[in-house]
Amino acid sequence: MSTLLDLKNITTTVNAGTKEEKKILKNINLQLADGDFVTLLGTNGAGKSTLLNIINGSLFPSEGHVILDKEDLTAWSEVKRAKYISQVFQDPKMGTAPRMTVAENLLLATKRGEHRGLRMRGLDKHLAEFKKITAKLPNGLSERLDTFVGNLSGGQRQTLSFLMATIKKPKLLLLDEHTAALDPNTSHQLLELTNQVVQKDHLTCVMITHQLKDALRYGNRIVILNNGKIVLDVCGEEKNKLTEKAILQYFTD
Ligand SMILES: Nc1ncnc2c1ncn2[C@@H]1O[C@H](COP(=O)(O)OP(=O)(O)OP(=O)(O)O)[C@@H](O)[C@H]1O
Repeated sequence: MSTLLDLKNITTTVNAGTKEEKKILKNINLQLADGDFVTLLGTNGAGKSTLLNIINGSLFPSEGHVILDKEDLTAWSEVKRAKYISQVFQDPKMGTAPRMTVAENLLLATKRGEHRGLRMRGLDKHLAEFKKITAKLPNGLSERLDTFVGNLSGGQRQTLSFLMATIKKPKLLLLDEHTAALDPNTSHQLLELTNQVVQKDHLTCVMITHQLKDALRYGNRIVILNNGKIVLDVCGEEKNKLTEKAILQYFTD
């Protein structure tokens, strides 16, 4: 497998030069192979979201490089990276436009990276496809294509965010506790859909979770961060042998 993402010597310092100066990520080196599905774990404040922010470009590293598909993205803006990198956040309100309908949101997602003026054209010819993909979960989203997104339930809205993030196959999919705000049943359904889509489209994915069971169940690789450093990185058989008890040993302060 070839390397898709290469994080080289990533260090992130916030409030540099002040009393509040803090190193959040400390010389992180991480390579993701094409098709890797990583579950990213760690205590509160370990630096997991910061690491995703460094990858998606909403935060620039103080030192180091972000290489995607052999291209150095370190100086690229978040908007420029969005052509290749999709993210779903914990808050169902993020990533969707509340005053547009479900179908319009999906149309926007299919036209990611295209000229703004052309993005709302051709809704009718996509409707059958939108009906089909929204029917993947039994939560009524497929019956609400004409509904304004602001009127959806949190579960429906988060399903939409996920479908939007993956409708145009991204090079890299980042999931920041994307099911944490959902009830257990809805969370399970969306995680199963996530797994299906990642496998079927051979996506490379990093999923932050606090649920050890989910980290063990999904993905081929587990990475644990502690205090800004990678303290465990295992894949394949080694990952399969891990237990919740073994993982908890890496959750020290
Ligand atoms: N812009 C910032 N300025 C100051 N401190 C920050 C900033 N961004 C993050 N931090 C701090 O860096 C640490 C890591 O934050 P981060 O959100 O990456 O952790 P996390 O592992 O995602 O935690 P959680 O599991 O609670 O979501 C925290 O102590 C946080 O308060």
